[in-house]
Amino acid sequence: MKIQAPVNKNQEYDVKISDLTYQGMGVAKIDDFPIFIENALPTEDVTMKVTKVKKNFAFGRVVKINQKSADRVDLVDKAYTQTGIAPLQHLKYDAQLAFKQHQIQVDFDKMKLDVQVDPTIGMDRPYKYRNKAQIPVRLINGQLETGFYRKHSHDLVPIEDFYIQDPKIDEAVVVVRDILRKYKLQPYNETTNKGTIRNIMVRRGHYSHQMMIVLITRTEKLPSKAEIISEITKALPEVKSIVQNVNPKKTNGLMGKENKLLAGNRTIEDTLMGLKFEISASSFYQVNPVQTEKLYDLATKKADLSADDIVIDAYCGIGTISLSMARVAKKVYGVEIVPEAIEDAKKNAKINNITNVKFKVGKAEEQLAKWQEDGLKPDVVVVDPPRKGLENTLIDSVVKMQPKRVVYVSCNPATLARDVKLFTEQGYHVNQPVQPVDQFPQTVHVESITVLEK
Ligand SMILES: C[S@@+](CC[C@H](N)C(=O)[O-])C[C@H]1O[C@@H](n2cnc3c(N)ncnc32)[C@H](O)[C@@H]1O
Repeated sequence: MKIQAPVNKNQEYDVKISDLTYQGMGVAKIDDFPIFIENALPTEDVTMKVTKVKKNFAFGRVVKINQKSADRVDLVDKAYTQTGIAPLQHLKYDAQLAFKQHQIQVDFDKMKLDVQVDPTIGMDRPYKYRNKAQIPVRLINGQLETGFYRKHSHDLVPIEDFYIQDPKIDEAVVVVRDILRKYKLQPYNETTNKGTIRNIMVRRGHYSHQMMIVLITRTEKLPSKAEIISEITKALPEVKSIVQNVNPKKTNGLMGKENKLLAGNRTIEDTLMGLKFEISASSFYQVNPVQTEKLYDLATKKADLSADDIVIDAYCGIGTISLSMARVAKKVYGVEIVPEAIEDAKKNAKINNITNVKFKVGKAEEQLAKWQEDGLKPDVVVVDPPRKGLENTLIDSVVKMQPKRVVYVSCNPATLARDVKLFTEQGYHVNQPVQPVDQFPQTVHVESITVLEK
């Protein structure tokens, strides 16, 4: 029997918002039927228009706010609300921090884990923080444009001020855009998989001010290559590295496998926690340098290391956590799947004169099993996985090695709670509150540190 939803597409309804979802959408109910509404905040009365009706819920967007939340920030530039750049920017920053703390608590509660979550550590200036931009390039009204996708679509909204990025990066994107326009580069077309230039990636060292420009192209051939390189170098003196990344595939994935150095160095340098780091185009590097120092300082404190301790840093990237812990511990073993990142990590150990680290390329789940079979007995294991969290086999290997402590740095509370549950079923406990750190202000993402002990 077909369930009849109590709302119809394209019709307007007056509703009161009760809650915020994980993705930052306001929740309202009509006859117990949930509707998720963009840019709506708890306690607000709004007139909303239904945009999609599903079997058990619907989506809507705000047409008019009849009674505003005390936590609402009035937006000056409405372009942001059309895009997914900063989905929480209409919420006051204190309320964003509380929202993130609550999200993590909800995920632990769902797993029936008795875990306390502390208030989120925020930023003094929670804007213009990103040290990296990945900007799509598309053709709009016959002109090459850079900007951000409209929500739930791949239509580009042209934007010059990205609100949460380092302003020098915003400026560089406009400079590169104008050079690409001048040499009549063909923007990528997702429907036909034609055109040359897909994305512009820019990274800028927060302390070093060294900049890397990556031109992500569909084809190996980059028309007017020499002229483009020369103009970028002249216009942007901070640029120390220009790379071409070739991604010929019809895919949403950003970067292809092949990087070609066009000018300058393969890497740029930055400083974090008093250490120098070389970062290459394909390596992971946290996007919020100010908050990263707080996050890793805390992770090191919570690891509670002594000079005899052996540490494993699974998912080590370019060795940021490994090298900062190597200053305290006896030896650190790092593993990471991206070969360029391990190349950077080895170089980073050298330039910082750190010799008590060993880095391996590979899947963490496989390398930890090998280390366990080889009899490695770490005192502390640090895990900082991507959003999908840990493989069960990795958890099994860690448990077999019986470290006294596991420090879990997570960017996804749902997979964190799932994995913590598995550790607690095998004799580990969370004895101290989980600490969220806001790495991504104005967005719904949240980073946190959880300590598991025997
Ligand atoms: C959240 S990042 C953390 C990196 C590093 N700890 C840092 O903060 O710079 C996760 C890292 O895990 C790597 N990765 C993803 N899957 C992996 C796997 N199965 N085994 C090892 N590393 C993996 C990614 O390439 C990325 O560098």
